[in-house]
Amino acid sequence: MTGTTAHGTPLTPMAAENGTSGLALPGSVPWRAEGLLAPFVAAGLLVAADVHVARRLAAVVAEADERVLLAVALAVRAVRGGSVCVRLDEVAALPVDEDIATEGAASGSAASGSAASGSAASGGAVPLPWPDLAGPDGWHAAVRRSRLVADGPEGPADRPVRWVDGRVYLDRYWRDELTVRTLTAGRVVAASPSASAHDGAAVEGAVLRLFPRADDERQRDAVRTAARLPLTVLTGGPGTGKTTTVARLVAALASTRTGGPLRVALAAPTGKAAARLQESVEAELRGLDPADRAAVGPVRATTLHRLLGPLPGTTTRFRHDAGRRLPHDLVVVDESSMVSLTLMARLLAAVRPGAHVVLVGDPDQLSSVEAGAVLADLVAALPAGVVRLERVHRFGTELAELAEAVRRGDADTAVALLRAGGASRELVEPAGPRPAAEDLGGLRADVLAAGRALTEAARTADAAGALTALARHRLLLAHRQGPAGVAWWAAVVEHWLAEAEPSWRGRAPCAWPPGTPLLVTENDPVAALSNGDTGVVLDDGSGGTVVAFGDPAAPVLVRPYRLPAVQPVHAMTVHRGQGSQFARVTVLLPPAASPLLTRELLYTAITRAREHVRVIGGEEAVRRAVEQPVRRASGLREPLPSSVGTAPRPG
Ligand SMILES: Nc1ncnc2c1ncn2[C@@H]1O[C@H](COP(=O)(O)OP(=O)(O)OP(=O)(O)O)[C@@H](O)[C@H]1O
Repeated sequence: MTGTTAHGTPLTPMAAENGTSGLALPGSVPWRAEGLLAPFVAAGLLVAADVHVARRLAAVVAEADERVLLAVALAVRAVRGGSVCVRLDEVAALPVDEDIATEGAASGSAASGSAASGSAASGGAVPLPWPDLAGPDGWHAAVRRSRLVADGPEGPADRPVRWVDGRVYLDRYWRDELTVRTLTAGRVVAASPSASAHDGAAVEGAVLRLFPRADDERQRDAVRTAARLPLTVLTGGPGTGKTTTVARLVAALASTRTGGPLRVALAAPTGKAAARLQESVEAELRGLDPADRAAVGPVRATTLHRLLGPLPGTTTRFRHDAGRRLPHDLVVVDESSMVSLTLMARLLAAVRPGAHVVLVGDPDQLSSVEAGAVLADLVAALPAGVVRLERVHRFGTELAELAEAVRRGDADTAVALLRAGGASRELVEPAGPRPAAEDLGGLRADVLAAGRALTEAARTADAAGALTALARHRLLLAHRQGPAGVAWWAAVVEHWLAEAEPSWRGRAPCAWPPGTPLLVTENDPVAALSNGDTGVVLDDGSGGTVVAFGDPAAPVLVRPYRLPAVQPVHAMTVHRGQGSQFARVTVLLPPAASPLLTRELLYTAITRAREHVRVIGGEEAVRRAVEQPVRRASGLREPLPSSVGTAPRPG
C-alpha cells in the first residue's frame, strides 16, 4: 500500500529498506518519513501525525529547513504527550512513544512496544541526529527566524508556532498559557482587598462560627483567602476536608456579601465529579445552621463545559467568554487537576474580574488527559492565594502514610510500608515478569466478592445495593492494551466470574446479565449521562433489564435502549478512576520499563482506595513509579522573558 499526503510527500509502508528493521516499531507508525525526520520516526520519537502537521504547516510558508520541521513536529508530539510546549535543549532526553493511556486517544500502542522503543532512544542505542542548538546558524536561530514561527511573546500574532525562551509552542497553546498566566497573576498580585464585596470583620466572624475548632486553622485560612482574593487555589490529598471547606466557604461568603445575594457556580471537569461535588456540598450544608443554609440557598453543580455553554461544532469556544462573562460572584471548580490548560484559559477569561474563583484539587494526582498540568503549575508559580490542607480526616492512617511516601518521592518508605502490609495495604510481588495464578488469589477473591454482591442485588432489582457493590472493589491499570492493560485483565476478570457464577456462563455476546458493571464512554445530555459514569445492569422483575446509575441514595434507572455508548467495566485505567473512590482497590503495575509508570499514576491509584489497596508489582516497578514524577513541559512556572504589552487574544 502506497499513498500521498495532501502536500505531495510520498508515503511508503515502513520496511526493512530504511535500515531500521531491527527496531521494534510501534504499531501507530506505519509510514516512512524522509529526510532529517526519518530517524526520529524510525526510533518512535515522532509518529506520522506529528510529521504530517509539521509538513502541512511548512508547506503554507514554503519553509524548507528540516530543523524547523523537526521542532514543529516535536511541539505537536509534546501536546500529544500532555505537555504544552517542548524545550529544544531538553529534547535529546525525551522518552519515546508514551502510550499516555488517554481515554479516547486514537492510537493504542501496546505496552511492550512502548517500552522496547523507549529504551532504544532514551538509552542511546539509536543515536539520533539532533541539530546543534547554539550559534548564529544553530537550531534555536533557525527556528526563531522561520516564517512559521513568532519569535518571543511579542512576535507576530498570526504565526502557527511560537518560540519563547527556548520553548517551542503551537501558538494556540502559547496564547492559552499566556491567558492563564496573566489572569491568575492579576487575580492574586494586583487584587485590592478593599475591592472585596465581603467585609473583613464579618468574614472573620463567619470563619470562627463555621470552623470553631483550634485544629482547623488551614480551613479558616482558605475561607479568609477566598473572601479577600479573587483567586484561591485550595489543595490537599483525599479526606483532607476540601469539600467540607468549599461548602462552608460558600456559606461564609454568602452570609457576608454586601450588595446583594451571592451568585455561586459549582463546577467540575466531568459529570461524575460534578455530581459528587453537589452531593458532598449538599450533605455538608445540611449540617450547618438554618441561617447559613438559607444564605446559600439551593446549590447545583455542573460540568465546566456546561457552565461555559458549549457552542456547536467546537470544543474550545464557548457562549461565555471575555465578551460575555459569567454572571456569578463565586466560581468554585473541584477536581481542578483534571482541567486542561485550554479549558482553564476559557474559564478564567469568562469570569468577571471582580468575581472570586476557587480552584480545588490535588496537584499530586494525574493531570488532565489534554495538554497542561495547570493546577500543579499554579501551585508552584503563584506568589499568593494557595492554601494546602494537610490534616487527613477520613483516610485510615496506613493509606495516608503510603500515599504521603509516594507523594514525597520516598521509594524506600513506600516499599517498606507496602511490604509491612497491614489492614489497609498489601504488596503482591510476582516472582516472574507477569503475575502467576498464585499471585492473584487476593485479587480474584475481591473480584468474586464484588461480583456476587452485584449479582445478588441486581437479581432483586436492588439499585441502591448494586450501586454500593459497584464501589466495593476496582482493578486499576496503567495501560489500556497489552499484557498489563485493561483489555487483557477485563477478560481475565470476566473469565473468573464465569467460572464462579453460573448466570455469567454461556451468555450471548453483548447480552449483559444482571450484575454487569457498565462504563459510559460518551456524553449524553438527553439521558443525563456523562463519559465516565458507571452503572449496573438490573433485572427489572418482568423479564427485562434496566441500568442503575448515580448515587445509591438516589439511583437513576435507564432502559438499555436509551443508553449512550457503554461497555462492561471489569477493570479501568487509573486515569479513568480519577475522581472516584472505591472501598478496595487493586492496582496492577506494568513492568518497570513502562513509561506510564509514574509517581502521579501510583499516587492517584492508591488514593482511589478508602479502605484497602493491593499493589501487584515487583519492587523495581514500585520504585520506578515513585521515583519518576511526570514532567509536563510548560512555561507557566517560568518568568516571562520580557514584558508582554498586548493582552492575549481570546480563543
Ligand atoms: N475540620 C474538620 N474536622 C473534622 N472532620 C472534618 C473536618 N473537615 C472535614 N472533615 C471530615 O473529613 C471527611 C473528609 O472531608 P472531605 O470530603 O471534605 O475531604 P476532601 O478533601 O474533599 O476529600 P476527597 O478529595 O476525597 O473528596 C469528611 O467526613 C468530613 O466531614
